[in-house]
Amino acid sequence: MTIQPSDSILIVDFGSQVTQLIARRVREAGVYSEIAPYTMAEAAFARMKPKGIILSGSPASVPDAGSPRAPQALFEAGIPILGICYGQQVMTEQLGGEVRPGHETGEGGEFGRAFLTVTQPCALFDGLWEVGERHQVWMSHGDKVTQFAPGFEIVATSDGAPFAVIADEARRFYGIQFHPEVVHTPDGAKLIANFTRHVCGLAGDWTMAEFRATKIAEIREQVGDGKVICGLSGGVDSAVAAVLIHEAIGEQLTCVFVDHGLMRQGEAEQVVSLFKGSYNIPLVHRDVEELFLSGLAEVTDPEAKRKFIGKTFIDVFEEEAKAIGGADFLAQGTLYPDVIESVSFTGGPSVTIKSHHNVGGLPARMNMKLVEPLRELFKDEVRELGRELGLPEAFVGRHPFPGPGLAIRIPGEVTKERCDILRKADAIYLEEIRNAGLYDAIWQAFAVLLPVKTVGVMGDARTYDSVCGLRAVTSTDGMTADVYPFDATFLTNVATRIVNEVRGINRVVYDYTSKPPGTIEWE
Ligand SMILES: Nc1ncnc2c1ncn2[C@@H]1O[C@H](COP(=O)(O)OP(=O)(O)OP(=O)(O)O)[C@@H](O)[C@H]1O
Ligand SMILES: O=c1[nH]c(=O)c2[nH+]cn([C@@H]3O[C@H](COP(=O)(O)O)[C@@H](O)[C@H]3O)c2[nH]1
Ligand SMILES: NC(=O)CC[C@H](N)C(=O)O
Ligand SMILES: [Mg+2]
Repeated sequence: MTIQPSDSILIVDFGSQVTQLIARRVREAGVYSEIAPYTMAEAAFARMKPKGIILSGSPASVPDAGSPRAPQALFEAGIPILGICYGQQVMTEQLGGEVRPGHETGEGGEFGRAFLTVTQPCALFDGLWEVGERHQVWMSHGDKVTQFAPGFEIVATSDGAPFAVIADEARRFYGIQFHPEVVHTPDGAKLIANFTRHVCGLAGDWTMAEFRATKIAEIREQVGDGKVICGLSGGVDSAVAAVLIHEAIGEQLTCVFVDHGLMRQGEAEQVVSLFKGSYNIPLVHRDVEELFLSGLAEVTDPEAKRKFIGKTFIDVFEEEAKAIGGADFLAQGTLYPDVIESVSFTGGPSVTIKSHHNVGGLPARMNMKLVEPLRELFKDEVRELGRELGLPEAFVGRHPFPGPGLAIRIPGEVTKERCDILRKADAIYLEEIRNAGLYDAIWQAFAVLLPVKTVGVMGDARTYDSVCGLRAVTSTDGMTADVYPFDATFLTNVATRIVNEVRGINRVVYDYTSKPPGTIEWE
């Protein structure tokens, strides 16, 4: 049995891309929550005895035959329920109301920013929204509720959704058509906090310290007296995972740093000395540059690179497991964004954007079982947990660096020579960022080496060399990102230094694409 606080919220997942954001908002309100796919919600309910339930959105459509339903027992448990988007629609249908598909009403849907007007007081709006006020929310639906279920009334309405918020205060059931969990609903986090605190009566005193205690208990239960190999990259996620697991199982843990020749300048030495200097956890440093670079020769497709790297990481971990007399578990610092971009959380219909090496890039055949204590968290929450665990700021504040390293920053063929060129340019860029005092204001910054040659003139001679792209973004969780707006003098200075100091690059460009529509990495 896993331990968990008795004061909890059960989130029933119908396959929305943003279900994890609901969990995150609940955590931000100081309340413990767990997500269960709708197929397993009844069992989770019996185990957790939650004080409230949230029903997520979904790509499915309630009027479609075979679309998911919540276990009917949840509506008879006498505890508050908040249905979001599909959650509102499915609750309405299951309690006797009506939902019609967009194509039937002929009105189309609402996608993006919308405004609603508050028409009645509601416990969700306490201390936040008054009757008659208009508020911005974020919508994403084609279907709509056309007749609410007995006991409900409308408490807020929008042009496209007359039933934007419906409430049955007697049963404490609430249905909202918009998405309070996304940042584009400015008051969304407060609405969710009103649900957990005012409606469900939870104190909001759950903390990262409790998350730490819960995960330690779970790791002990999962691992028993088995041995664990932990992939340690020097990044914040694996450093936090390693320290947490070490706290749980001590000497049963061995960390392995895979030096694949795709690291940044000086990084391998730094990671090893910083980790060994801070922790008394066994760390194996494997130099496998040749293995990775020879395998990557002539591989140019981004997904093929990622799959090869994912598989080769596992080969190395398995060799190390043998070297310590066998290990049953592989620990990784996998976070939620790695999971959602690679595969669907519930095995449902969300799409693969790119195969993160540690999730979608894993080989089908794996001898070790995964231990991934950070799998539900977002990066900024991992940093908070790192601080809770007392990790040095040098780990906690580091920019993320992808496991496949420079291989996905060199579109086209990856060679040692091209890695060396990129390492030099990247080091100059980061040095200038640090000197300008901008490192902490930027979420991630790096150089890419393009498979494009252009003509230049240097010292009156013609050059014909590669183009270097510079990228810098701000973000809170890596799911969305904005371009960092450097001033032109800064960029000009970096470009001049790179062209002057790095042989093989004669032109520098800056990437002005946000995410979406771009992604942070180029591959
Ligand atoms: N060079 C490496 N050696 C060993 N394990 C690695 C290496 N690179 C990545 N991993 C494993 O893959 C996981 C995912 O990599 P990812 O880059 O997302 O996380 P991270 O490196 O720990 O943190 P950050 O996101 O800050 O870079 C890591 O947590 C780690 O377990
Ligand atoms: O460990 C990792 N393995 C991967 O395969 C991988 N791909 C992208 N990233 C990192 O994830 C964040 C989001 O990146 P994208 O916008 O490029 O998907 C950014 O921080 C990326 O650096 C990875 N990290
Ligand atoms: N975001 C959602 O939950 C959408 C629900 C449903 N698919 C609709 O279009 O209305
Ligand atoms: Mg990393």
